[in-house]
Amino acid sequence: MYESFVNKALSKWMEGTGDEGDIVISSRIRLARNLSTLPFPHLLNSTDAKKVVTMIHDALQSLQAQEEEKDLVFINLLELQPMERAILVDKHLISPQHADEVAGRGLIVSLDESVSILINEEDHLRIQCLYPGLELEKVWNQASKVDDLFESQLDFAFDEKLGYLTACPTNVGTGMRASVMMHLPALVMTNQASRVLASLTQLGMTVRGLFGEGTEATGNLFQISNQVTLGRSEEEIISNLLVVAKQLIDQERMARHLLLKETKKQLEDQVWRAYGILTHARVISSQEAMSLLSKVRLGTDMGMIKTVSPQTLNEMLVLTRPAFLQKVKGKDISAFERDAQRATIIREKLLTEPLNQ
Ligand SMILES: Nc1ncnc2c1ncn2[C@@H]1O[C@H](COP(=O)(O)OP(=O)(O)OP(=O)(O)O)[C@@H](O)[C@H]1O
Repeated sequence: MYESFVNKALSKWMEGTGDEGDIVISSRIRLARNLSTLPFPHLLNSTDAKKVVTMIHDALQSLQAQEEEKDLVFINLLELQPMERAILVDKHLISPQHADEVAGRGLIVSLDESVSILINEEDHLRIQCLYPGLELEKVWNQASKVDDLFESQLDFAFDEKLGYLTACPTNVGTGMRASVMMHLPALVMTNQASRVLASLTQLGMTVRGLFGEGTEATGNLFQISNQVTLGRSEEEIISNLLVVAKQLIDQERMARHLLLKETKKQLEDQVWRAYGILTHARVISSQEAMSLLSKVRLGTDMGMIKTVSPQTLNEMLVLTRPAFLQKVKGKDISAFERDAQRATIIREKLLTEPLNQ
C-alpha cells in the first residue's frame, strides 16, 4: 500500500493552488500529542514504543470500523527501503529525523497526503496537515478534526493549567506549530530578506529552511512558524501568523514591483538565463537547480514565462532530490550520475511545456 506514496512525486500541498499561491507554497499545522499512560518517546524502551504504535494503530482501526477517516492508511516504516523513506521526507510527509530511526516508530497518511501522523517521533503523535497556498484556517480545521477523532479513542496527556503535555517544554500548551512556506526571491534580490526575516523573531516567529529545524533556506524558500505554544489559543497563534504572512506577502510584492520598475531588463535577463540553463544543462547540482528554479518561478509569477505551471515547479522540488533520482534509476547512483539525471528531468519537464514569450 505504501508504494503509492513513494511512486508519485506530487502531493496535495504542491498543487500550486490556494490563496496567495504565487508566494505562499504551503500552509502547515502540526499538533504534538502524547498518551497519558506511557513515558515520552525519548524515555521509551522498545517494548513500550511498540505498545504506543499498537495503541495508535488500534485507535485508527476502531475509527475506521465506525466509518470515520476511511482514507487514512497505516504504514510500517520498517517495510520501506531507506531511499523510499527519504522520498517521504522530500515530500514533507515525515521529518528527516523520522526517516533515520525507524524501529518503534510508525506513520499514518491520508490518501491525498494532506494529513500525516508521525508515531513516536519527538512525541507519541505528531499530527500534521498540509495544504497548498495560504490556507491556515483550512489546515487548522482539518488538523483539529483528526485530533478530535484520535482523542475520542485515546487518553492524551493533558494538564488543566498547562494544556497538552509534550516531550519538549517549548511545545507545551497547544502543542501546535503553524507554519507557512514562502517563496521570497525579490526580498532576497533586493537584499532585504535578512533584515526582514530577522525582525520576525521579535514577533514570536521562527524562520527555518526547506526541511524545517536545522536546515538551510534554499531556492529562496523560507518556513515561518510560531515560537510560542503556551498561553495562547490556537486561533491566536494562527491569526498572528496570518498577519505576519500577509505583511511578508506585501513586502515581497513591493520588492517585485520595484525590480520591475527599476531593473526590468536585468530581471528579465536573470529569469531567461535561468530558463536557458535549466533547459540546456547536461549536469546540474541540487543547489544550482534550486536557485535557478526559483528564478523561473519568479518569471512565471511575474508573467514573463507563460507556460511553466506552479505545479510543475513544485513537483520539481521532489523530482530533483537525490532519493527520487535514485528511485527513477532503480539503483544507487553516484553524485555525478545524479546531477546528470537531474539535468535530464528538468530539461524534459520544462521543454514539454511549449515556450510562449
Ligand atoms: N509550510 C510548510 N510546508 C511544507 N512543509 C513544511 C512546512 N512547515 C514545515 N514543513 C516540514 O515539516 C517538517 C518538520 O518541520 P519543523 O522541524 O520546522 O517542525 P516540527 O518538527 O513540527 O517542530 P519542532 O521543531 O518544534 O519539533 C519538515 O520536513 C518541514 O520541511
